[in-house]
Amino acid sequence: MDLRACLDAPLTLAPGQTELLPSGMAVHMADAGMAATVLPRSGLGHKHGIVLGNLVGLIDSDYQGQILISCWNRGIEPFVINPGERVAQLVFVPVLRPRFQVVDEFTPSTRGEGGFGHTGRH
Ligand SMILES: O=c1ccn([C@H]2C[C@H](O)[C@@H](COP(=O)(O)OP(=O)(O)OP(=O)(O)O)O2)c(=O)[nH]1
Repeated sequence: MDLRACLDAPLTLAPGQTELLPSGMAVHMADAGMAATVLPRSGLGHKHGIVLGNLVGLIDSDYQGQILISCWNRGIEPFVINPGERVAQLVFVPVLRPRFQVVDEFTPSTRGEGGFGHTGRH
């Protein structure tokens, strides 16, 4: 779902500037097994350097306020955001709530503790 900049007038983001933009939208999921993520738009990020100041936003299921979009101009040119412009996207995701158990050791797996390139190029 698109998130649009709910602005009265165009807003210029200088290089390096971050602004919290109103989306004009609120949702109440009322389901603890769900959340939403605010993600950047690929074109804005790749071509114009407009990404999210928090990289990814998490909208909690019990949040009832307006969804805000942290817009960061990481580029080298000023960028004008127009009222109603699509600046980010909202994606709903399931949330798993595992129950944890403290153990002395894990059941061995093939990978074990190997990570960070353990199975790839050396
Ligand atoms: O891009 C975002 C990220 C968060 N929020 C809202 C919804 C979310 O449920 C709330 C809190 O977000 P988060 O838990 O990530 O923030 P925090 O910095 O940990 O603050 P808090 O103490 O309010 O949880 O802020 C937004 O509107 N946009």
